[in-house]
Amino acid sequence: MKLTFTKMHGAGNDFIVIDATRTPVDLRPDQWQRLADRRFGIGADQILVVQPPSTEGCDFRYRIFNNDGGEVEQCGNGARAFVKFVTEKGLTDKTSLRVETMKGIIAPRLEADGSITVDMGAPRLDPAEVPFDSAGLAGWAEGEDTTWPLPIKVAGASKTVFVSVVSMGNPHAVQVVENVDTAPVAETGALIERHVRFPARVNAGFMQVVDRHHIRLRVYERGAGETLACGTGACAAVVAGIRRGLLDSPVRVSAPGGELSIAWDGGAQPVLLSGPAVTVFEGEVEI
Ligand SMILES: N[C@H](CCC[C@H](N)C(=O)O)C(=O)O
Repeated sequence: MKLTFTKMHGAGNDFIVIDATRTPVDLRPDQWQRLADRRFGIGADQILVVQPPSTEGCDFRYRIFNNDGGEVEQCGNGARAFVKFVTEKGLTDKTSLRVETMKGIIAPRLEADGSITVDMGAPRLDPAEVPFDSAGLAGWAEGEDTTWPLPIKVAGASKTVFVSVVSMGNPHAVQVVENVDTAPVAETGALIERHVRFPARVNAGFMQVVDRHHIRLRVYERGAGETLACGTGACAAVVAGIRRGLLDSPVRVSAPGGELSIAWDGGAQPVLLSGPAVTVFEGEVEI
């Protein structure tokens, strides 16, 4: 089967984007994984599949697959690439869209200056929604605030790691570190990703607070390893930082691949994510 695709990135988080609005594209997990493989395939952190909506009042649906072939709920950088893609392909003439993902509806907007802002919805802090198993955590009752640092023992790590647990539709465990450049992202990130308290695994964030309106962030992503930027990870880190009294909205997030901006007014207010989206090349591939 011949597949046309567009290669894109958002602050270095890279994507294969496929237009499935006219012809359905439904591959097996091993086929998605092959497409995303950096040697045997095109190479990408995630694959985004653009489909017609299945919910009244929505303009599109889009599916998200990590490069391990697994389908996931949300992708912040992907949402910006999605908007640029449907605009450039003439699939819409709207600048404000409502888009279904596996877990909720997001509202991306193409700004007059060409930048893209995405209403990522409100953060979810209830352990059951993450999902996060909080059983037996000393002094922390079920359903209490998961954004306060919770102790999780990662096998092999010499110390207990304290993470804030936030869902943006997809799960995040964020910790504060002195310096992201020296943080053990590869080693500890891999351990947290598969920690037993996260039955659906988790994205592991490492946040350095520069000042109350600026953080540096590295994310070891579930199903993809460390990426150059993680949009939902930036949202989760800012939510955790604001709730812990470390940050004030808006917050500039400096990721290894570029800059993102996050705004959140707290509570059930939506988290707004702004940042770049770039088209790199078009291609076609046999799968
Ligand atoms: N690895 C994530 C999905 C991609 C999120 C990230 N690329 C973003 O920009 O939000 C997960 O398994 O939940």
